[in-house]
Amino acid sequence: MPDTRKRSSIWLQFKDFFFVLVLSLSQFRLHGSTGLRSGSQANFFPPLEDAMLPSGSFNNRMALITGGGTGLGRAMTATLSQLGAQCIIASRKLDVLQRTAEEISSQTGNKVHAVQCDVRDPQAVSQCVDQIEALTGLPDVIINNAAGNFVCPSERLSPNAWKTITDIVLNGTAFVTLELGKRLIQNQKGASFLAITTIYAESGSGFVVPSASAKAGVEALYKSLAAEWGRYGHRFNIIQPGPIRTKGAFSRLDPTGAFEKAMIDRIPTGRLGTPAEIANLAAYVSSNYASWMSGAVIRFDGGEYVSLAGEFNELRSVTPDQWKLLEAMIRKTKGS
Ligand SMILES: CCCCC/C=C\C/C=C\C/C=C\C=C\C(=O)SCCNC(=O)CCNC(=O)[C@H](O)C(C)(C)COP(=O)(O)OP(=O)(O)OC[C@H]1O[C@@H](n2cnc3c(N)ncnc32)[C@H](O)[C@@H]1OP(=O)(O)O
Ligand SMILES: NC(=O)C1=CN([C@@H]2O[C@H](COP(=O)(O)OP(=O)(O)OC[C@H]3O[C@@H](n4cnc5c(N)ncnc54)[C@H](OP(=O)(O)O)[C@@H]3O)[C@@H](O)[C@H]2O)C=CC1
Repeated sequence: MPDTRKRSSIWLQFKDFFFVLVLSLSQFRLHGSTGLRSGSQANFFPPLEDAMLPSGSFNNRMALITGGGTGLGRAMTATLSQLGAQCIIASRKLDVLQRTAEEISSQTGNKVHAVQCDVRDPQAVSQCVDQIEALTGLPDVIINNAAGNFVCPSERLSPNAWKTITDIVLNGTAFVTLELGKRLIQNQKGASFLAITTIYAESGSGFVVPSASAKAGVEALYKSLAAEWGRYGHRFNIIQPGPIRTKGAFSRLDPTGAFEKAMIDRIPTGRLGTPAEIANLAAYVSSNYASWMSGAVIRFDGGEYVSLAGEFNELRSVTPDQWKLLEAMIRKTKGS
């Protein structure tokens, strides 16, 4: 490599390192000033990892989980399979799906099928549903979990970046839901539909604008269909997860790891969620124990949303001694 290129490549690596260092130090400063050591309250909220519903709750039921090969979708598949469901997992990477399917089947003894499908392509979705009908018949449970996302200042987004995320999240969910919905209606078969969105679907969020817009669209889609398709025996619900460590999410939303501590600090339960916890909730919502639940939007975030929203929540960092002073000052005030 010529000297000038070698030098500029070393400089680039140094700049990356420096950037991460500055981010880490700014986090250290941020947390050094808080009164209560962050995260200690997590001891009050230990995550339970076992399947919550009675065994056999999903016997003779078929469940489709999009994006079921990895992360949260994989955990939901494992729980449903453990509870007796025959699962179908669908996404783009067939090798990943097949590996997951084999691992879960061998643990639970219940068949997991892997079907390749890019949810952005309505024709591929239709062929995927043909394949599902041939394998298991139409599903009783549909979990729209597949998604794409990355952090990016909006002024840096290309039209194709916008289209890619909104196609996967909003159009993909719509294509899967409409294709299955129409066939279920034709066959007079009821079903539970669940969409996995996110807490910022409600608030919006900078730096993930295509995802926020598309997830908000998914919520409108599911609430609308809950009203319209109850007459066909279909329920529609939404889970908004807070942060749960998965490679897919964390590598694209916090690539340096610099924001994780700040994130945990603002969660009142003092920790991230776990895949098994959301899998239990998804199983409950999709089960007959929740047959009266439709149109629900369930926030599952350890309290992060309200923590971010409340104007005075930063006062958590005021120490008892500081409170004594503050209270004295406030009590001294007379009149307006
Ligand atoms: C305050 C700090 C907070 C820290 C947060 C930490 C943790 C998380 C907490 C909460 C999470 C909340 C919500 C999470 C929501 C999620 O959805 S997470 C799930 C994430 N999983 C995935 O994204 C998996 C699938 N993703 C992918 O396959 C790819 O990432 C992609 C979505 C890009 C799709 O792949 P592909 O179809 O191959 O697309 P391309 O690579 O061809 O790209 C298409 C266009 O997009 C542009 N692009 C790609 N990456 C970026 C980027 N990083 N920045 C800007 N633009 C990007 C690419 O250039 C293409 O556009 P052009 O053709 O070049 O114009
Ligand atoms: N982890 C977290 O903290 C949070 C996650 N969520 C949501 O949870 C869900 C799961 O995310 P998580 O498990 O973390 O991340 P993952 O990246 O592990 O999961 C995303 C899945 O979507 C699939 N997928 C992506 N694009 C397509 C496509 N075009 N067609 C079909 N499948 C596709 C991927 O499979 P493949 O690459 O094979 O196509 C992958 O299995 C998502 O809806 C996400 O928005 C919400 C809030 C917080």
